[in-house]
Amino acid sequence: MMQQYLLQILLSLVTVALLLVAAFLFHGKRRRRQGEPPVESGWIPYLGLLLEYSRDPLRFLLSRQQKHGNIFTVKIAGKYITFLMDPFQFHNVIRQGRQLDFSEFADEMSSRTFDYPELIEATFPQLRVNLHRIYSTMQGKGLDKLTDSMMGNLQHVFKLKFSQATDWVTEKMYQFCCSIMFEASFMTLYGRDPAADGHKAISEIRDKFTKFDAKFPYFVINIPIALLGDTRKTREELIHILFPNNILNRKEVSEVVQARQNVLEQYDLLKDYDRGAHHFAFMWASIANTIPATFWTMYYLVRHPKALAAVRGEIDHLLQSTGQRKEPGYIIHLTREQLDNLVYLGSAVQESLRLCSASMNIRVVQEDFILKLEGDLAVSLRKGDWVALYPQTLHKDPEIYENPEEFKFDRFVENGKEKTTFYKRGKKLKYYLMPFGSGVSKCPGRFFAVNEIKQFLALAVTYFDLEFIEDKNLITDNSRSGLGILFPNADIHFRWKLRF
Ligand code: HEM
Repeated sequence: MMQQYLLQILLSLVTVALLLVAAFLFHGKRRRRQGEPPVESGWIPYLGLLLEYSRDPLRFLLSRQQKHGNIFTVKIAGKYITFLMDPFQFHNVIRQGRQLDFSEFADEMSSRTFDYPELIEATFPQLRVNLHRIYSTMQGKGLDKLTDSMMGNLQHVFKLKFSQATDWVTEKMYQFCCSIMFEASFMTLYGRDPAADGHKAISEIRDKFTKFDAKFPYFVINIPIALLGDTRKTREELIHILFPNNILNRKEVSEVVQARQNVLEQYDLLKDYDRGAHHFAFMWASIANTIPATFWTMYYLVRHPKALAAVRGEIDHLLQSTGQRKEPGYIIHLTREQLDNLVYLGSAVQESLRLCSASMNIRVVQEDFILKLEGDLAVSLRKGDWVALYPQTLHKDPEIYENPEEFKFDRFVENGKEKTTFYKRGKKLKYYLMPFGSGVSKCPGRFFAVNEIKQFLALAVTYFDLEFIEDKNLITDNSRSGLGILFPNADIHFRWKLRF
């Protein structure tokens, strides 16, 4: 009797559990409404198609495009994301301001990742706008100053490296790029601490930064920081380094960082910790993508001797024609215009960005509405969903770029100038290369970023003979897909020797 009673209770519990799972799954799947794109929710509650997507986002999206056409919605990590795959439709999303918002998504993710209070307008009136206004200091004359300062800092760091080298020196290439670019970029933006041994202090900051950055993708998919080991401690240490008082004590701080400091000072509700966290967010944006982008350009150039020779020839010619010498102790000066005119180097940078950038352009739908598209097409979008462009689908499209997996250093050169005309279906494309995002969310540091990478390479190929000492074909590690420049799946040994 007792056994029968227990069995009945057990059966009821199982039935309730099954009903709950069924309700959860049913609730987790949504029905397509009229006018909406085809939708796939996957079968795993909350995660949806996350696992399949993150294994290889490009392949995943292309397979969905084959199945559903150029517009479809998929559920990934709790979000319904509508992807637009036809580049001729991109501008409909990029120019659509009011109903497709960027700041909501970016502010939420950024404040959670870097630990500052959300930019709520009622609490911090005009803060977002004021911070954005400052970005103009990274263009025009401000860009000239940044570029000049970077050139000096790069040479300072390179010379520290080669002052004692008399023969071939073997290093790992990613580490090499990371240490030089981090130190020179950090000094350019945040100046120097007159009371510290700059090189040692910046190396310590770099190590903390690298540790934090390794966990960055977890923030994006909303993994609580408590589950990320000692990331909270590392983040706090980085934020403390950038406390307003610490920045105040530094010399030769850039205009853009000083202007941020001044804006943040105006908001009494921000604590020093919050201000440090805002500085940290900017510091991350200014360095995190530049390092892997520099690495990839160097990697491809050293892999392709013809490309290296063309780029070196172009730089040697410029140095010669401007009466500059290639010898230890000589300070090389390249103006912004001269950097712009290095077309082969510029093309090699663009080609590397094409191959290794996988930034996703995201907008959040503000209300149910119908997005009008080219050719009488239209699609209904739902409030709260995301709309995404995934430029890698452009960058790897064989119709736009012949043999898209191949590095062709002069792909972006035509008649001795930068090539800007690329076609699909016989029609000229407005968007063909998008490593820096689009429209309102376009990277404000893009001109400086390209200059920095060019400067690094101009100096590296001028100073050094470079060669790999292991035969390894690196590929991109996809764990950062959607977030910017992809890392290599491994580091690689190379060696360098002074050319003079
Ligand atoms: C190769 C290097 C770089 C790449 C590929 C890159 C890419 C991007 C992308 C794709 C975005 C938009 C993010 C989004 O849509 O969510 C962005 C934003 C941003 N980038 Fe860059 N970036 C680079 C270098 C830099 C540098 C050197 C700086 C500053 C010195 C910088 C400062 C910023 C800032 C402040 C934002 C946020 C803008 C906002 O407030 O909306 N970036 N970057």
